[in-house]
Order: sequence, then structure tokens, then C-alpha cells
Amino acid sequence: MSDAREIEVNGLHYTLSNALSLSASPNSTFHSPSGSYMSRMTSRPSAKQLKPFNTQDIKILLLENVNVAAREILESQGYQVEFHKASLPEDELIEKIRDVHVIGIRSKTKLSEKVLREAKNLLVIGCFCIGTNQVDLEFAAKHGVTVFNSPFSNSRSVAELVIAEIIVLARQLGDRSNEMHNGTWNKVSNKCWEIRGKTLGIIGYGHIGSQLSVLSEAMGMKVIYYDVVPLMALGSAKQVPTLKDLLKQADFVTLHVPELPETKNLIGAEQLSYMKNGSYLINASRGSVVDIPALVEAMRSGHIAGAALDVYPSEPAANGDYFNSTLNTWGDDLRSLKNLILSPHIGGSTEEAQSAIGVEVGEALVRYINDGSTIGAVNMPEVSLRGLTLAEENHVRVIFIHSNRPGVLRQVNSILGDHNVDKQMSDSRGDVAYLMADISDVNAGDIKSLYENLESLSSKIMTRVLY
Ligand SMILES: NC(=O)C1=CN([C@@H]2O[C@H](COP(=O)(O)OP(=O)(O)OC[C@H]3O[C@@H](n4cnc5c(N)ncnc54)[C@H](O)[C@@H]3O)[C@@H](O)[C@H]2O)C=CC1
Ligand SMILES: O=C(O)C(=O)COP(=O)(O)O
Repeated sequence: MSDAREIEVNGLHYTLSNALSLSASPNSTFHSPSGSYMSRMTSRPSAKQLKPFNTQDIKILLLENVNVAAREILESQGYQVEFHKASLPEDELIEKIRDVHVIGIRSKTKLSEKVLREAKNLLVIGCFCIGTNQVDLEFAAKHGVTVFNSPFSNSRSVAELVIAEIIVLARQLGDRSNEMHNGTWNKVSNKCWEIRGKTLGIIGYGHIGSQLSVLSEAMGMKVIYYDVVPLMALGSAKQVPTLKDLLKQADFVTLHVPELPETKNLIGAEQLSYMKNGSYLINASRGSVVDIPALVEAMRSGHIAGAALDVYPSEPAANGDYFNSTLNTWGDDLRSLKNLILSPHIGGSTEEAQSAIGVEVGEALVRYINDGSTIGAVNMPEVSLRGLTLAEENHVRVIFIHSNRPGVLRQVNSILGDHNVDKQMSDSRGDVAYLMADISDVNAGDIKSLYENLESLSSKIMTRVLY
């Protein structure tokens, strides 16, 4: 087209001629992944695929062996995807994050303020896991960077691991297996128990805790739980009013809380002392939740008969010979204990969980990049508009992320007001607001001025124009 011009937005070359040419003939590399739940929910035969910019330009960095399902979804959109098996050291991460529009991580990569400050082109973060404690969510939101996670796709895998650990601890199976590997036959029943009729105390009755509740009752356990909010008991489980009540009654205590300032060392020497003599502790939540030196003492004294740890205050960034005393000073103390199961943060590491997470977060990223939808975001208001249709030519979708303060909508509407505003939705979360508007009668030249006028508002955090 004769009026083809380029502007640069977040380091992306934005070809204005596409605004008109794309509505009739969507780019062949630009389609929703087939089988997508959301696309089945939202697409109509005449739905128009919005195009934010030249998709070849979208640079995505995937770390920590994010599942191949996600890579396929992102590559099928024409985005440039760089994949790494491990997490990156901070200096390398900073170097790489400067250049990318999207980053996909799991639980290891720390996206701190220091790292995010360098991420000048970043639009969106995908946490291909449940936990989002590794990301400075507030800093990201204040800089217009939306964060998605997968809230429950690995919950079942964690619950199943914990079921296995309860039985392995009750039967001292880890020790017996180690002995056999070393050539020792040691047939004992002393302090080996059935789990039937024993009490499981679940701390944190969310997605994982409640799933575990159902599974453990099916095996004949009694379930009590403690949570900071009142929650409906599943089956015959009972919520107890205090953590101390739970610790005093449970034979097995298992932790399923997020990493928060309030959950740091939630289980320390005092809490361990409330636990029943000969009881067991399981932690597959976050390493910061248990005071490990206190646990070592409680196990050495025999007060705690066994424990399973899947998570640690410091975890290696990659697989290999790294779980040594340089990483955690108490490493050797742990290794010397009997009936202690140590696993390398594998609670969510199953084929089923990883591929489901890959699809879920991969699709959320595509919807955000292409349509601006924040449904499922953990740090932004959730906003979405129905898609544009092919019949709606010369329409653009404007996304304006801004400081949540009085008067902004009036200013935005006076900028959009020269066009017909077909749909508009806005919502806020704390200090940040997210506005989406579909406007019609927009020609290629208008896009640049729309963009520039919105960018000039002092409330602006980020402007995107999709067309
Ligand atoms: N080991 C692994 O591979 C995995 C570990 N996780 C960890 O498990 C955690 C829990 O996961 P979900 O069950 O999906 O989370 P969730 O958000 O569904 O449930 C967490 C529950 O903990 C409760 N809670 C928060 N603070 C509490 C406190 N101080 N005391 C008692 N209860 C409190 C909340 O009210 C909520 O009901 C995640 O945040 C993540 O850190 C999650 C997946 C895999
Ligand atoms: O989902 C979570 O929060 C987990 O802890 C699992 O993390 P991972 O994907 O194994 O790094």
C-alpha cells in the first residue's frame, strides 16, 4: 500500500499499512492454536485475528525447560522463540531480558525489580507453574507488564506425590530401599505403620490441599486442615481454628501455602514442639516455609519420626551436582538423617502437568499479545472484549495501561472521541488501570496519532494498538 509507514513501539516495528490490509486477509502464520479451549469459547467463523505488529518481531525467551507444547503454540504464531533448559544467572538474564517482549519461566527464575528494570521491551511474563513469588508482581504491574500463571494444572501431581510420601514415611521405605542398594537386608516392623485411621493435618486448603484431602480420605485417613480463611470442607474433613490445634492433633502435617512474608518459617522450633511425638512433616510448598535447622534438631531428637522435603530456601538453577553444602549450609545435616525423603522440587514435574501448563500459559500469552485480553492475569485487572469480525474493517483495538487516578478516562475519551468507540472496558487493580477500546473509522495515518496522543498523557504506563 502506498501509505505504508513504520513506527516503533516497545522496540517493535509497527507497519501501518497492515491496519487496512489485514482485515480481509489474515496473515497465514497468524492463527489461534487448534484445540484451544478459549478459542473454541470465543471464536466465530468470521472472527478477525488482530495483529499487534509484525509477529516475526515478537521475541520470546523461554527458560527452565518450559514444555514443548508452549513452544509449538508460540512458534506457530510466528514469534521468535529462544529456549533454554535451565534458568540463567542474573547477569545473563539481565542481558537477555533487555531484548525480549515476552519471558516464560518456572519457579527458579527470579524476576526481581533489579532484573525487570532492565526489561525495557517486556510486555508480558508467563509463569509456567503455580507459584508467582519469584516475580515482583507489583513492580511489573506498575510498568505495564502483565503476569500469567497456571493456577491448578499441576495440583493433582503435587497431591499424588504427597500421598506417596505419606506411605513411604510411615513404612520407612526410603531407608529400607537405601539399605538394600547398599546390600543390607533389614526386615523391621518397629515404628512402621498403616496410614488407615491416622490423622493428616493440611496447612493451606487451596487447590492442592483440598485435592489431597479427597485422596487421603479415600485411603482411610482422617483429615483436618488449617487455613487463614474459612473454606468448605470436602468429604468428612474438618477445619481447625488454629495452627496449634492442627499441629497437636495430626500424625502427618503437610504444607500447601504460598511463599509470603507471613508464611516464612511458619514451621520453626516452637511449632515443631507442638507436633505429636513420632509424627511426620511434609513440605512441598516453598523452602522458606520450614526452618530447616529446627527440623534437623527435631528429627535428631526423635520427636519428628520422618520428613519429606521437595523444596528448599536455595535451589540450584540447573540439574547436576549442585545440592551441596555450598548451596545450603545444613545440606550435610539433612543427608545424615534417617527417614528423610529429599526430592529436587518435582511436585509438579509430570508429563501431564507440564504439557497442560504449556498449553494453558502459552495460550494466555498469545491472547494477551494478539488480543490484549488479561483474563487470568495475576497482577492486572481482568479485562477482555469480544473479538472483532472480518466485517469490521478499519477497526483498531486500543489498550491503554495507566495510573489509576481521576480524570484519565476523560482525557482518553477525548483522544478516542474523533472515532466511533464501538466497545470499551476498563478496570483497575490498586494503582494500575487497564482500558481496552475497539474503535472504528480509523485509517493508517490515524493510528500513529492515536498512539502518540495516548503516549503523551502523564498517566500513561503503556499504550498498545492492535489492528
Ligand atoms: N513442589 C512443587 O512442585 C509445587 C509447589 N507449589 C506450591 O504450593 C503452593 C500452594 O499451591 P495451591 O494449593 O495451588 O495454592 P492455593 O492458592 O490454591 O492455596 C493456598 C492456600 O493457602 C492458604 N494460606 C495462605 N497463607 C496461609 C497461612 N499463613 N496459613 C494457612 N493457610 C494459608 C490460602 O488461604 C489458600 O487457601 C503454591 O503457592 C506453590 O508455592 C505448587 C505447585 C507445585
Ligand atoms: O508450580 C509451582 O509453583 C511449582 O513449584 C512447580 O515449579 P516448577 O515448574 O517445577 O519449577
